[in-house]
Amino acid sequence: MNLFEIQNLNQHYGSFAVLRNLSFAISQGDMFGIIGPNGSGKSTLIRTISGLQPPTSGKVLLMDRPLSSHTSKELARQIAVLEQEGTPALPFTIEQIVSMGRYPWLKPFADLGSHDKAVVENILVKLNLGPKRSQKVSTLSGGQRQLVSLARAMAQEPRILILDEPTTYLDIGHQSLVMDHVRQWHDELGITVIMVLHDLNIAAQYCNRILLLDQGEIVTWGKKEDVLREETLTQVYKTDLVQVHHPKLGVPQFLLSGK
Ligand SMILES: Nc1ncnc2c1ncn2[C@@H]1O[C@H](COP(=O)(O)OP(=O)(O)OP(=O)(O)O)[C@@H](O)[C@H]1O
Repeated sequence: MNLFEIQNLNQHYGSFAVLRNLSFAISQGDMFGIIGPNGSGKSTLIRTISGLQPPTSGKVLLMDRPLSSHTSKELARQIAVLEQEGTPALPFTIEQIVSMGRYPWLKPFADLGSHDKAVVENILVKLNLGPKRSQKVSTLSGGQRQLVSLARAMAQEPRILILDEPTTYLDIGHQSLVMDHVRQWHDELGITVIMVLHDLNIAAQYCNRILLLDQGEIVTWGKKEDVLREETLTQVYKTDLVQVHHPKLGVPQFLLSGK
């Protein structure tokens, strides 16, 4: 079943066409990657499909209904978005920030109930944030704040998790931690994950479908094996790449040719 259907989507900033005539679909349960060079429109695309930015023209359908016909509360219960900037350096504790993920499920001005507290606790423990729960977010590093943002997004218990560059500030250990948790949540809870990724090798390891954007247009989209090809990527990223086979996972991986 198509969860999202995007039809002839255009997005303009003034007279500048950032996204041009995009049509594609995201199925329920996809781990859907969006890749492309800097400035190709990836963040604009996910802002549009998460309802943060209405399209200039074209349609974004969520479960066969225009995105704009869903109430903001409905969207907040369905979709959690982790934007590129992550959590700003706020004077709240980690636990307070993660608890904010429960707001779409609470009555106005109500406190967290026992289920809400259990959800928050479970996530703090899973992401190894438990011992630091009382630390102010303003005292954390960029990478630690990114983990807190992910924890808050998961506390929302969304059906759809949208991530803009979730591994940007993370070392390889934390990259694996975050991506493995996202995959585990996907596998266990059946959530659909849509993520912008710069790292083609992470995209190959974690996504089933990928969309490749260049200058606001779709170059190709579909099964990862069909999209992640040496010739296509070398052309789009304007650098020579060498495609190899991951010896354990059997997925394509890409090395810089090192001229
Ligand atoms: N608010 C805005 N006003 C005007 N132009 C914008 C705005 N936001 C983005 N753009 C432009 O739209 C284009 C696409 O930006 P976007 O951030 O969507 O690309 P991206 O693929 O996510 O880039 P990156 O990989 O560098 O994060 C860029 O040329 C950018 O300068």
